[in-house]
Amino acid sequence: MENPKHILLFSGKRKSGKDFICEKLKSIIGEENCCIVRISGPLKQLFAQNHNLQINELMSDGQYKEQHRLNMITWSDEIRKGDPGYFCRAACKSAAAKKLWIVSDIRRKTDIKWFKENYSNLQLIRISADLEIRKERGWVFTAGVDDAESECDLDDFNSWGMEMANNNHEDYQNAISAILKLISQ
Ligand SMILES: Nc1ncnc2c1ncn2[C@@H]1O[C@H](COP(=O)(O)OP(=O)(O)OP(=O)(O)O)[C@@H](O)[C@H]1O
Repeated sequence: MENPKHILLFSGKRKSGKDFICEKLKSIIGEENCCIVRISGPLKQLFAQNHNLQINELMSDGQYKEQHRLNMITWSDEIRKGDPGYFCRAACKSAAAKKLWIVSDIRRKTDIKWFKENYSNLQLIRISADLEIRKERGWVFTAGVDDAESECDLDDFNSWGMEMANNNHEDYQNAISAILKLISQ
């Protein structure tokens, strides 16, 4: 399969709005040109199979996902210990052949390392939102999740190509414009 021309790697804390921005980008750019790649896709599929759970509920943005998040983190960390690129590789392997991949859930330095080792055309984008805004969007501090490596490993990463706030509609519009400019170059 031919590699995509651009790969956008998105990272951000829970409820910063990563998914929201990725979905909007996809609808603007069009499904014929891009697709969203979720590292959590194969992870959730395998977790659901092994634990006899509903994959659709796990993929959606609701209570069911939150209930199982902690277990999923612990379980997937065990797999990553043996093979840090396991879930990135699985997600890219099943991704559609498009000009642009929008990877919506980069969470670890090992994810970035894996992409850098395997692709050259990467843009690293960090989305942020104020704590109060994240709370309004439903974020509640959860021990074992918000203080885990999956949520904090990239807090001290400082080589983002672009860092964008997403607190309100204006921020969101600015972020989308900046990203579109980035990939038009
Ligand atoms: N700019 C925005 N304007 C309005 N609503 C927003 C905006 N950004 C995000 N939201 C809303 O906030 C909620 C959380 O956003 P989203 O699911 O994209 O966060 P996330 O960073 O992907 O979180 P998680 O890591 O928990 O999956 C969603 O209901 C989304 O619609």
